[in-house]
Amino acid sequence: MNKTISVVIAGPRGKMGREAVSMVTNTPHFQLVGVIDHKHDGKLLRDMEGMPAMDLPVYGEAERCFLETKPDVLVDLTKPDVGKVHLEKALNHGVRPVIGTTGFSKEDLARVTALAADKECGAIIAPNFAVGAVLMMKFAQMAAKYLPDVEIIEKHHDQKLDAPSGTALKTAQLITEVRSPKKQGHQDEREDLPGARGAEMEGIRIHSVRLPGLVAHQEVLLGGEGQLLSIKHDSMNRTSFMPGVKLCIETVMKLDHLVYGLENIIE
Ligand SMILES: NC(=O)C1=CN([C@@H]2O[C@H](COP(=O)(O)OP(=O)(O)OC[C@H]3O[C@@H](n4cnc5c(N)ncnc54)[C@H](OP(=O)(O)O)[C@@H]3O)[C@@H](O)[C@H]2O)C=CC1
Ligand SMILES: O=C(O)C1=N[C@H](C(=O)O)C[C@H](O)C1
Repeated sequence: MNKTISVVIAGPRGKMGREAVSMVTNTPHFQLVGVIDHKHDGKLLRDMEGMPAMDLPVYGEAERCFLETKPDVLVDLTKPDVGKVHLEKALNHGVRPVIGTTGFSKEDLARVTALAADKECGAIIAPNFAVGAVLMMKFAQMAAKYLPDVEIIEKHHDQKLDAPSGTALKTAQLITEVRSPKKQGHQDEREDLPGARGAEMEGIRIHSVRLPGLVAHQEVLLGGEGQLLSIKHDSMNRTSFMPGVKLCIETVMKLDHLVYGLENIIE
C-alpha cells in the first residue's frame, strides 16, 4: 500500500502544469493540496479556467503556500528565473522539489546541489521527463565514445523561453563525460553570419530551432568516416512527460540529496 504523498504544483495554468494537475489528481496515492500561481492569489482551483472543480487554495507566492499546506513535494513547471527561486524556497522549508523547469546553469546546479546536501533534503531536477528522451541521451552518450564528432539539433515550439533546451544541455554534458573536449569541423572554419555554427559546449555544437507546430524534438548526429549515426526523439504531446513526473514524485520521497536527470533514477 503506497503512503499518500501531498503535492503542490507551481505553474498550473501552463502547458505542462495542466497535464501535471490532471496526473496528480488522478493518481490515488497523490493528494494535490494547493497550487502556486502568481496571477490568481487567494482564489480556489475551481475558479481557474479549465481546472478541476476542487476547493483547493491558490497561492500567489511559494513561501505562504509551503507554510500553510505543508506539502511533501513541490512540482515546478514555471519559467527559468522562477523555477530557481521556488527550488531554493522549497529546500529551505523542507519541501522536496521536483523541478521540470529548465534554464539551470552549471553554477545554479552547483549551488542548489550544495543546498540540498546541507538540508539533507531530496530534490530532483529533470530536464526531460520523457523516458524515450532519456534513452536518446544515454544512447548518444554511448555512441559518442566511438564517434566523438557530435552535433545536437533541438526543435521546440516557438513559446519556449530558454535556448538551448535543458535536454540539449544535459545531452552535451553526458557526452563530455565520455569524450575529451575537441574542436570539430575545419580548423580554419569561420562564421560569415554570427551564430551560423550554433552554440558550443566543449566543442559540441548545439542548434536550436523554434517554430509553431513543434512540441519537443531532438536529434543527435554523430559523424565518422563514411558514416552518420542519427539518434532522434520526438515528444508529440505533453502527456509523454507525465509518467516521468509521477516517478520523480515517488522517488524524491526516498532521497536526501539532489539528483540531476531522470536517467539517474529509472531502473
Ligand atoms: N522537464 C521536462 O520534461 C519538461 C520541461 N518543460 C519546462 O517546463 C517549463 C514550463 O513549460 P510550459 O508548461 O511549456 O510553459 P508555459 O509557459 O505553458 O507555462 C508556464 C506557466 O508558469 C506560469 N508562471 C510564470 N511565473 C510564475 C510564478 N511566479 N508562479 C507561478 N506560475 C508562474 C505562467 O503564467 P503566465 O504565463 O501567466 O505568466 C504559465 O502559466 C519550462 O521551463 C519548460 O522548458 C516543459 C516540458 C517538459
Ligand atoms: O519547453 C519545453 O517544451 C521543453 N522543455 C524541456 C527542455 O528544455 O529540454 C523538455 C522538453 O524538451 C520540452
